Amino acid sequence: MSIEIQNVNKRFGNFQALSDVNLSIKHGELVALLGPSGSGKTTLLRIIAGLETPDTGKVIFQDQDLNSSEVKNGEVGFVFQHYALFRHMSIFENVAFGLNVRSGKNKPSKDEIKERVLKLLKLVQLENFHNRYPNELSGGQRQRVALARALAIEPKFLLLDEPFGALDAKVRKELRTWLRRLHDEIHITSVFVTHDQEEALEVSDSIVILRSGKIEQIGSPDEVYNKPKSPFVFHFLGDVNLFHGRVQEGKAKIGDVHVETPEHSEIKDSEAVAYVRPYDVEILRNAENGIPAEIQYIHSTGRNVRIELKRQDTGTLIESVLEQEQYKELNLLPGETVYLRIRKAKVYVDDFSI
Ligand SMILES: Nc1ncnc2c1ncn2[C@@H]1O[C@H](COP(=O)(O)OP(=O)(O)OP(=O)(O)O)[C@@H](O)[C@H]1O
Repeated sequence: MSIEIQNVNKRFGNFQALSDVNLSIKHGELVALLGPSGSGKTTLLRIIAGLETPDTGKVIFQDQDLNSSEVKNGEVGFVFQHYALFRHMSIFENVAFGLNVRSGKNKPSKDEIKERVLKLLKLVQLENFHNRYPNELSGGQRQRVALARALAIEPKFLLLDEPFGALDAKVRKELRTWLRRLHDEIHITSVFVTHDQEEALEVSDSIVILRSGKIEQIGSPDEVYNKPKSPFVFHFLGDVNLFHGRVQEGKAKIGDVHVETPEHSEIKDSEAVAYVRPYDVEILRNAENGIPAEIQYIHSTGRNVRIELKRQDTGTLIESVLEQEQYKELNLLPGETVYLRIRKAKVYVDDFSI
């Protein structure tokens, strides 16, 4: 099922929670709604679900308006942050719930229900747990049951609100990979809310970045990460250093450091800010065309080493990430003066506020 969101606006009292949201979700796509707290992600998800009505605009499913009563008929599978399984029901009964409560000819036979539930439990790799109760499972396993339960009603689309939010980092990571694989297998149109950039980048086909109720950018993980449309997106998708300077005819000049910015070749001379990821800040021992900086702290984070530096010209703090090998070669120590170069930057000329 494809979902078309057209000119959706939503206010709560005086507060504009969503402004003119337009979004097309293709059939079978896995879409992440990503944004800081309060940016409107859950409101948008609830509008898609029919749990909230937009003030203006509409949501069209496969060319037909879907109202909330149709949602109740089981078009949508939900998974929330807290798995909310029924504690007094076994895992089997939990997954079967949505089918057991059906009535008349909509209710599958006992054997059909059994077959479908066991198939789903196999899909979420919990086939041997059907007799257990929720309190006998780990958080990650419970969340997988919640997903199986949502899928049991064969929804046309799946909505997930921070599905892994309540879990610890390691389990979150495992479930992410697992959700991606599951989606590749069943290809159900899915929308999930997250404020975790890594989760969105790793799992989804397409990311919608929301900021104060407006869509800031829509694109594949690769597009939003490598071609962020605004400083906000750049900042939101990872650690970043800001270097203030000027752009002159396709070159950003930051002190003695020059970075090519062909996209700004028509600009004669303007103030600009270069956004640079920590692993694109190069550290050199020699001074030639580098920005002098003093090493403040060195933290090893396993595979990488994070170096905090202070620019000597402006006093700004800069973060660089090196691979262990590079770090060993450079033989760096806190208190030393080194020189910074920018390997790659995204340069913004006009609106560089975040
Ligand atoms: N029922 C409501 N009544 C009043 N204000 C609301 C209501 N629901 C949401 N809001 C407000 O709308 C804004 C957007 O809320 P929403 O839950 O969509 O944000 P979010 O991006 O999902 O945030 P979070 O990541 O914190 O869950 C928030 O400022 C919130 O306080």
